[in-house]
Amino acid sequence: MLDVRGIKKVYESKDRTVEAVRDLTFTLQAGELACLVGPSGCGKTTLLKIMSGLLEPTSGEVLLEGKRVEGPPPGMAVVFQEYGRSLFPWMTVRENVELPLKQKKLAAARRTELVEESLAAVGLAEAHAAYPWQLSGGMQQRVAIARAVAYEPHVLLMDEPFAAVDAQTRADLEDLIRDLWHKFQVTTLFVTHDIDEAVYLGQRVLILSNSPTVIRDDLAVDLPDQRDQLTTRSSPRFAELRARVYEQIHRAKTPAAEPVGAGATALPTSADHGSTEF
Ligand SMILES: Nc1ncnc2c1ncn2[C@@H]1O[C@H](COP(=O)(O)OP(=O)(O)OP(=O)(O)O)[C@@H](O)[C@H]1O
Repeated sequence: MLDVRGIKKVYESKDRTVEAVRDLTFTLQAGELACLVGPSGCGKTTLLKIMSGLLEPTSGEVLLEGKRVEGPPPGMAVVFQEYGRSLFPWMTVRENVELPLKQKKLAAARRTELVEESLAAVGLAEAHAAYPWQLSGGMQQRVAIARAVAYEPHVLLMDEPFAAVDAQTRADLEDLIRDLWHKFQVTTLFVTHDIDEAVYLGQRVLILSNSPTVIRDDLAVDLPDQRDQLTTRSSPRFAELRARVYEQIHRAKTPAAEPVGAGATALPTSADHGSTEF
C-alpha cells in the first residue's frame, strides 16, 4: 500500500554536501502499525518529509496505493512533534479539527460527525470550544491526533509526536495510539528515537543505520496484540526485543558496524517504564 523504493537524499548547499539518506526501501502493508527508529541525525525527518511529499528525493520514489507521491497526497495525514506550532491559536479545538475537512470539501453534517467522533476518541469531547493555548501540551497533541484521525487518512505518519511531553502523558498517548489504530485500522508509520516506545507500539520495528542511512533491521514484534504499560513492558519478550533493537542501534553508531551477534554489547537495564533514547 505504501512503497518506499531506493530513496536517497543529498542536501547540497554552496559550502556543504550532506548525504542524509543513502538507500531506503521498504513497504508498509495496509492496516499495519510500524515504528521507525534510528540514531539522532540519521535522516528520519528527511524520510518522512519525502514520504509526505514535502521534499523531493535525490533519487528513488514513494508510491501510495500504486501512485507516485509528488506533493502532499490527499490520503495521508502527518502529526509532527511540535504541536504548539501545528495548531492555530486563534481557532477553537473544534475549528482546528474541522479545518482540513473543509479543505476536503465535506458537507457540514459530515464534518460535525467526524469532528465529534475524533474528539471523543481522543477523550476531548468536552474541550471542543477551548483554544489550544488553554490546554496542556498533552491535550494539544491529542487535538493534533484528532485532527489527523478525523481526516480519515489511508496512511498516518507521525514524527516523534511525543518527544515534548512528560513521561506519564507520553505513556497515555502511546496507549491512545494503539486504541485508535485498533478502532480505525489506519496504516501508520511512527517515527521515534525511543527504543522502548518503538517496541511497545509497533507490530514491526524498522531500524535505521547511522547517516548515510540504510535499513539495518526489520524486526517483527511478536508481543500479544493487547498491550498495557505494566505487563507488556515487564515481559521477558519485551526485554529481548528492546535488547535486539538497542544492540542494532549501538552497532549502527560505531564506525565499523558489524552484523548482530558478532560480539557482546553491554545493554542498559530495563527500568520499569524507563526508556532508552538516542
Ligand atoms: N535542509 C537541510 N540542509 C542541509 N542538511 C540537512 C537539512 N535537513 C537535514 N539535514 C541534515 O541531514 C541529516 C539528517 O537530518 P534529519 O533531521 O532528517 O535527521 P533525524 O534522524 O530526523 O534527526 P533527529 O533524530 O535528531 O531529529 C543531518 O545530518 C542533518 O544535518
